[in-house]
Amino acid sequence: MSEYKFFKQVNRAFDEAAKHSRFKRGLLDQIKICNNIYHITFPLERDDGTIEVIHGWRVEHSHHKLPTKGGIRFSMTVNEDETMALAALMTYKCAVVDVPFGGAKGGIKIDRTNYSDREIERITRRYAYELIKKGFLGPGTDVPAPDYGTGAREMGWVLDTYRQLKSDLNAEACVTGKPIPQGGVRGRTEATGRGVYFGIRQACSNAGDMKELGLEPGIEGKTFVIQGLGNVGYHAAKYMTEGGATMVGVAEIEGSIYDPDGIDLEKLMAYREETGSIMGFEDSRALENNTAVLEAECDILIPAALENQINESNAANIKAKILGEAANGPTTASAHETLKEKGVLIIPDNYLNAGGVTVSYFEWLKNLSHVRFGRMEKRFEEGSYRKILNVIENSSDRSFTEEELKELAHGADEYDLVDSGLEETMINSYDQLSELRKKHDIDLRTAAFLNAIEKVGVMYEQMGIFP
Ligand SMILES: NC(=O)c1ccc[n+]([C@@H]2O[C@H](COP(=O)([O-])OP(=O)(O)OC[C@H]3O[C@@H](n4cnc5c(N)ncnc54)[C@H](O)[C@@H]3O)[C@@H](O)[C@H]2O)c1
Repeated sequence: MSEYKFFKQVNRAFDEAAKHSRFKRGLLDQIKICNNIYHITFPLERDDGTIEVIHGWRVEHSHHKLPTKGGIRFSMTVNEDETMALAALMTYKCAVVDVPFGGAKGGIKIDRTNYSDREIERITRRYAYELIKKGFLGPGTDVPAPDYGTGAREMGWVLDTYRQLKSDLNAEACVTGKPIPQGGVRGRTEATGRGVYFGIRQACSNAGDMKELGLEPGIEGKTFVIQGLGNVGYHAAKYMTEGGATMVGVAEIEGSIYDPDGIDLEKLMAYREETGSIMGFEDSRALENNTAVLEAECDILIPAALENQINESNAANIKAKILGEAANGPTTASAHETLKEKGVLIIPDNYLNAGGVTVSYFEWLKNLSHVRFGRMEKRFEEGSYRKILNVIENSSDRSFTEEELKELAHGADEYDLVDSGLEETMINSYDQLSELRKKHDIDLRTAAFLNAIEKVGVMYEQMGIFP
């Protein structure tokens, strides 16, 4: 799929939005360009004693705000172009949801399923070491997070490597998406998928837009298809289902399945865990390959795997009325045009999957302020925490000490704060995009880019040029 040149596609959408902006060409060029690109190679000694060269990248797209922020991806798709595009999307995404970071992204070109846990740890730690050496990692410079193929475990290794090399009081803030005991925040794991749900729910609440699409307002009763049941896809599907939508199709690496009567998400996850595949699940129909389900009958299509999945080969056949871009860059520029002509409502990636970075921001703030989040102390005084404790006690078959209960109540409280912050952010940002869309008669993607260009451009105008 590399023929799509991902960074070029991002810049095409940028240029389309820039037509509506007041900024001059030079300043727009400065916003667009990647400020710092680092291609790292290092040797890995494999468990069997052989040596292999590993390729990794870290790209800081925009230094208009520091630190820069963006995930680390482990995938065979990783290359310089992909990392540049994803870093640029991070800049625009942060601006859209008013999170004060510049954009960055990192990646290592590996198929993680080919490596043991010990090898993955060695790769992660050496990569973190190389970033630290070159000034590409630190609480005030560049702060990574999980992305495709990585999770809390890898972020914990990044933090520990940083700690071994730096004596920094704020070390915990050098990476987000960490395990909770290492300074992570409750709600980060599910944040991107939960944000996807909040964003789609907000779009579906607009009665006028839904009427134009021939749909009823609200999530309830809608059908959806999801591509990728990883961190983002699983959580998006979970909250969509809890919100009253029905999952009718699923694609994973091994293939795709469809069932118009609905597919039970938790049962499917358990089935895949047991058999290693989604194929053959209950009464579902097996489709010919893992992209076929993208063209299946549904109201909402949610790609949550990798880029360029919706392209000229399938865009014209897509039947969904709403495309919720949970993955980064799932739609090529020409597919975007095709879908637009078909009247599909496209909720763009640089807004819809911003829940992860929004909650990462809460985690970073928590680490820098060295406090515990929550209103627990007040609740203890008021005694209202008792309600939470009762729920916990009633739903468990073991008893808890008072201290354990306080810790659990604190967790519920922190989650509550994070979740309400995420919900408010996704709603407010959607409303900003909706307004721009109406004002300029543009689609939501162009509105998201325009929104970001305005915010980043003002920063550059005010900063001036050094020296
Ligand atoms: N993790 C985050 O917080 C986060 C935040 C913002 C955006 N994203 C984006 O969301 C997307 C998914 O990331 P993730 O963190 O969920 O990754 P993940 O590694 O947890 O899950 C990805 C899933 O997609 C599946 N997959 C891969 N190729 C596929 C294909 N061709 N068809 C169907 N399924 C396929 C994989 O098997 C895996 O289950 C990426 O584009 C990522 O950049 C992630």
